[in-house]
Amino acid sequence: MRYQYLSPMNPHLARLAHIAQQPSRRIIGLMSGTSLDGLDVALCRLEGSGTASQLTLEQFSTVPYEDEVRTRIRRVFAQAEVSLEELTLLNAWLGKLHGQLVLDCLQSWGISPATIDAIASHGQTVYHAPQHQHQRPDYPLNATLQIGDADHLAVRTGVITISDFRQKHIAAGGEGAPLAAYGDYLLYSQAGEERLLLNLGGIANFTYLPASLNPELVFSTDVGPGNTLLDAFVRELFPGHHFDPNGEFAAAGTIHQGLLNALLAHDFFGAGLPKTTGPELFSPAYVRAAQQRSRTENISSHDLLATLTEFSAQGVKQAAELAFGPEPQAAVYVSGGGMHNPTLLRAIQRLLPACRFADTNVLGVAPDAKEAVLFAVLANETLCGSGVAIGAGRQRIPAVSLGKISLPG
Ligand SMILES: Nc1ncnc2c1ncn2[C@@H]1O[C@H](COP(=O)(O)OP(=O)(O)OP(=O)(O)O)[C@@H](O)[C@H]1O
Ligand SMILES: CC(=O)N[C@H]1[C@@H]2OC[C@@H](O2)[C@@H](O)[C@@H]1O[C@H](C)C(=O)O
Repeated sequence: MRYQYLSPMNPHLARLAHIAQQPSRRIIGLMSGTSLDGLDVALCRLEGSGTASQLTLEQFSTVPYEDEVRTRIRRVFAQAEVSLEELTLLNAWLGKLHGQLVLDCLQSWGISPATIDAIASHGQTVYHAPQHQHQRPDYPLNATLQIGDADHLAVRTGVITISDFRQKHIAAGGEGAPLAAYGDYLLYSQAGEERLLLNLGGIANFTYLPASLNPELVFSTDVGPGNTLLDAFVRELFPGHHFDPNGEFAAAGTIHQGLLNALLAHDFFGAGLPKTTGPELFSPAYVRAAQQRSRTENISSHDLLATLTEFSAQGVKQAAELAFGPEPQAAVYVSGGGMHNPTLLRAIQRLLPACRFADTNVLGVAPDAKEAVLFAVLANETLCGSGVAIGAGRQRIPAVSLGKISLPG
C-alpha cells in the first residue's frame, strides 16, 4: 500500500515518516527488568531493518536505582493486590524518572537529544499474568502490565518514544513474552550453527536459533527462575547483600535433593514451549511451600542458596531437553546478570555437557546490554520493518510489529 502525504500533517507524524525512511536510525533502548537493579540505557545505531539490520552499540549504561525507587516499585511489584493510587502515581513518576535518566545519560555522553531519532522504552513490568498462571475462569486470556508512561518520556526528552511492546503480542495470541526471539533472530542467527541465546535475568529465558535459519522454527521461552529467588533469599538471609556475590554463598552450601525435587514439582516445567512466567509464581512463598512439603524449613542459609541455584540451572536443562530432546547439543551464548554467578554457570554447564558455552560478547553485544538493545531493534522494526514471520503458524508466536508510539507534542 502506498500513501500520499497531504498537508496539513502533524509535524511529529511527518518526522516519524522521515525517520522510518532514513538509511539508519539512532534509537535508545531502555530496559528495567525484574531484578530492579536499575535502568539499562543502550544507545544504538541501526542500519536497515529485518534480516539486513546492522547494529552498532554506541553507548551503554546501567543507571542504578536508588533505594527509594526500588522500594516504590516493590510496593506493587508482582503482587495480586496493591493500592490503585500507588500504581497510578508510580506509572507517571517512573515515566518522568526514566525520561530524566535518559537526559542524564545523554549529557554524560556529550550527546544532544536532538540527534536521537527514537526511544524504545520497555517500562517496568509490575504484573505478568499468562492464563496458565492466573487460572481464572472468569478471565480466559493472557495479560501483562508494564508501567512508566511513555508520554512522559516523549515530552521530557522531546524524542518520539515507542513503548508497551507486550500488549499486541498478547492481542495477537501470545503471552506478551519473551520477545527476545524477534530481535535475536535478526541479529544473531548463524547458518550452520544450532544456537541457544540464554539470558539469566530475574527470570531465565532462551531463544532457539536454528542452523537452517528457518524463521518458522525460531522461538523464545522462559525456562524458570534465574536470579529472582536467589536475590530474594540473599536479601533476607544475608543482610546488606542484594545478590549472591559471584555465587559464593551457594558454593559454600550443599544441594538438598528433597527440596530440589519439591521445587521442581510444578506443571510449569513439563509444559510445552514457548511459555512465560514471572516472580508472581517463583516467589519466596513458592519456596516456603516446597520447604514445608519436603520438611526442609531448617536447612542452612548456604544449603538453601545452593539448592535454589541448582533449581535455576535445572529449569534451563529441562527446557533445553523439551526443545532438543535428551543430551541437547547447541552453542549457548549467555547474557544477563546471572552470567556473573559462576556457581550458576557451572551448574548449567554440568547439566548440559554436550553444549558449548560462550557469552554474547562473542556475538558483538555486551551481555548486560542485550535486553535494552532488543527493544531498540523492536522499535526499528515497528518504524521500518516489513515483517519477518518468526515462528509462523506456531501457537503463541504471532508475527506482528510491537509497541505504541508517543509523540513529544
Ligand atoms: N557479581 C555477581 N554475582 C552474582 N550475581 C550477580 C552478579 N552481578 C549481577 N548478578 C545478578 O544479576 C542480577 C541482575 O540481572 P539482570 O540485570 O540481567 O536482571 P533483569 O534484567 O532485571 O532481569 P530480567 O531479564 O528477568 O528482567 C542481579 O540481581 C544478580 O542476581
Ligand atoms: C513480562 C516480562 O517482563 N518478562 C520479562 C522478564 O525478564 C526476563 C523474562 O521475564 C522475559 O520473559 C521478559 O523479558 C525479555 C526481555 C523478553 O521479553 O524477551
